[in-house]
Amino acid sequence: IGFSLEDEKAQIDRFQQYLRIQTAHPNPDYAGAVSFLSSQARSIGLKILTLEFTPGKPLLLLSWAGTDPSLPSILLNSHLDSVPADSSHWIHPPFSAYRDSDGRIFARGAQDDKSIAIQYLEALRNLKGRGFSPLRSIHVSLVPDEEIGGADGNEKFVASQEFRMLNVGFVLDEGQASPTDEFRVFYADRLPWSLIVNAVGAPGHGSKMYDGSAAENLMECVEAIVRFRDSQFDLVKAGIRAGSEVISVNPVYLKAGTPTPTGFVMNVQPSEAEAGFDVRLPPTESIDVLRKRINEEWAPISRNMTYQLTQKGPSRDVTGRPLVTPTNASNPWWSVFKQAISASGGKLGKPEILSSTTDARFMRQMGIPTLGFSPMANTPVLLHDHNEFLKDTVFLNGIKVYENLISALSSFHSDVGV
Ligand code: MET
Ligand SMILES: [Zn+2]
Ligand SMILES: [Zn+2]
Repeated sequence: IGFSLEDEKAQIDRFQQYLRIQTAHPNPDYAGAVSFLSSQARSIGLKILTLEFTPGKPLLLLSWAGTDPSLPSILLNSHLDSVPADSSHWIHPPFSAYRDSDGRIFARGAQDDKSIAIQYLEALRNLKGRGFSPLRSIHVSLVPDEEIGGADGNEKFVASQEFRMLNVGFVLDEGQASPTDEFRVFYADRLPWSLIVNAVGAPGHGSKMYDGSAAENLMECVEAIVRFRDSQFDLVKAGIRAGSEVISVNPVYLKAGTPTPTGFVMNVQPSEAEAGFDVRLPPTESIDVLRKRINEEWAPISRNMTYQLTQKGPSRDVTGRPLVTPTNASNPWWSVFKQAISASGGKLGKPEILSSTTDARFMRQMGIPTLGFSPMANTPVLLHDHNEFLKDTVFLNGIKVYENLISALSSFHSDVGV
């Protein structure tokens, strides 16, 4: 069933309204987002529950009861928050949701991931309007703080009694855009760690040559990390591994020296220096390999170096297995998913590991099969980038894709007890 032009205009309009809410860190307007989405849910006829595991950080849970609520349910997840956007680098203001003559809608969150929230809701609206009746209950979770690690958001949600009561059998969460005409689907995320290295050393006159300054120690660390980074990146460049199948260690800040009102003191060698690195690990890789390297090579105690290596979130599920959702016959949801994509006329690429990290890892931690998927084919990958946009036609097609997915998943009769 096609949309009328009226319908399409209204759907795009609601997407733009949501995009105009200032959801960027460090002060996302959660109240505004929850209020807008609640009013949408009310107009669709979904049950609305607002949970607040952390004060000021609401989580919106929308539900449509199935005809057999004893069956495991379907959960559609999207995060409310966005990363910041520096408007000086944007051709249209990042919270304007400006639609240009090519139909491109520019906004922070257009791809990551405010599009899927509205697509879920519009798909549910259309299914309701058509008299569809789900066998399994369908839930939509709109969660805070994904972009800062999810500790006060999805991590608390999956640990809650409210979550357990949902009896979730399968989850869809965000994925990434695809530059080709094949949709991308993700069965795992890389695991996020952060590494902070601290170097100390004797201070000295800026002109003095001596061994063991803090900056020298830190530079040696950085050089060793660059070599490791190159070894990983070479595997990608040679086509041996996908970018998400290697360990990435990328510098995100460097800190040393004595600031002055106009710059830095230029003739004193500092006695302390620090560097921060974003580390991402494929889900089956162990951090121990890296820890050994840091101890021996990157930040050896023999050079008075110290470090903090911290993880955001889990690395294993409740049974001790890696956070990976099977994409084979052992996972009956996988074939339902695949068939629904082809029924909607879409092509699907080979399942991938997501190079970044999402809240999906918390659902996988609970042992729930979870796929990362955002229906954005023929679209450049612009998450966290300047001038993030989504084309109106791609957005509208995504609604159709979710109608197929949601109706297939929620109607799934299983004989294997899932
Ligand atoms: C560090 S947890 C994940 C935050 C964000 N989604 C990212 O991939 O960077
Ligand atoms: Zn995201
Ligand atoms: Zn993001």
